[in-house]
Amino acid sequence: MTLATLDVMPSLCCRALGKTYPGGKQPALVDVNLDIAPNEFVTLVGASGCGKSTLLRCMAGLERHDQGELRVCGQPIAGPGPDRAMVFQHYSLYPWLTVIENIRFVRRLSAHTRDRSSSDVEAASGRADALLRLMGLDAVRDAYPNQLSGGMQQRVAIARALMSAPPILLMDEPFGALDAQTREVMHDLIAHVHRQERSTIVFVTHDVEEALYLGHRVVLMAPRPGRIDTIYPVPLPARRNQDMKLAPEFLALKREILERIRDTSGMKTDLELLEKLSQAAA
Ligand SMILES: Nc1ncnc2c1ncn2[C@@H]1O[C@H](COP(=O)(O)OP(=O)(O)OP(=O)(O)O)[C@@H](O)[C@H]1O
Repeated sequence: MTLATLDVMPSLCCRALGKTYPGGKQPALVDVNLDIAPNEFVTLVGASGCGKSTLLRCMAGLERHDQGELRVCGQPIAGPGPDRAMVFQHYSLYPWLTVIENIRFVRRLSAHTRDRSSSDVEAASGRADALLRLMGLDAVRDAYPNQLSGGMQQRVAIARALMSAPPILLMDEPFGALDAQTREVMHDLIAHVHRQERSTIVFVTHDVEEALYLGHRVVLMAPRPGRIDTIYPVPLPARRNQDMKLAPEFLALKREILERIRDTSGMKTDLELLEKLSQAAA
């Protein structure tokens, strides 16, 4: 999907985006061009070091790009903002606060920095309760983070990120630390959240199956220098179910993307070298 095919303003727009870290031998990002439509779910995959997290952090306003343009809803990104929330692999919950207190924490902070009426506070409280329900956390409302499994803790972190109803959710390997079964549940949960909240989601992962199951498009990045290699539209209905992972078109695309990651990462050469060495040793 390019800007030309979007009849609405993109949520996020990267034009010839580039970034080199101080002292970096290679740019972390070069010539990144990407438009992300409102309510789109885009996944970023690629070999280690191809710039996935850097791109996400630039979108979050946590890193400054040094070339090109990066806009959120048409406005240049100058830093973090209430229109974007970020979820990391490690849940970073406040251990001394309960689940509901963790979810409300952002609102409590902003209540100290802005004038708030009692109806604001009531609305925030209703939003926190709605998010508890959405994330299936009702039963653990008053529990502390150390009483919860990793999957539950990540649900709390996502609910907290959603508290201020950000139009854009940026997720950096959010399920990377979870076991396979919990990840599957989280996949269906985040797809449900995406439908309910109508958020735009950019999601970084190492897992191609996860990228295909969740994404409307999979953006494959390549390293040295970090860049976009290929953008794959996912040929599945918007509403997914686990059985689709076995569909021939899903498996064929998964294979194609894995192969391309091997090609672009240098991994293939390493594997060929290992094969030659073991043949020589035999
Ligand atoms: N804070 C930093 N300072 C200097 N170089 C950095 C910094 N963060 C990342 N880099 C470099 O920028 C490049 C891209 O890193 P980045 O973490 O964005 O890649 P990635 O695709 O997210 O990697 P991974 O999949 O391993 O998390 C790498 O070469 C990395 O070493």
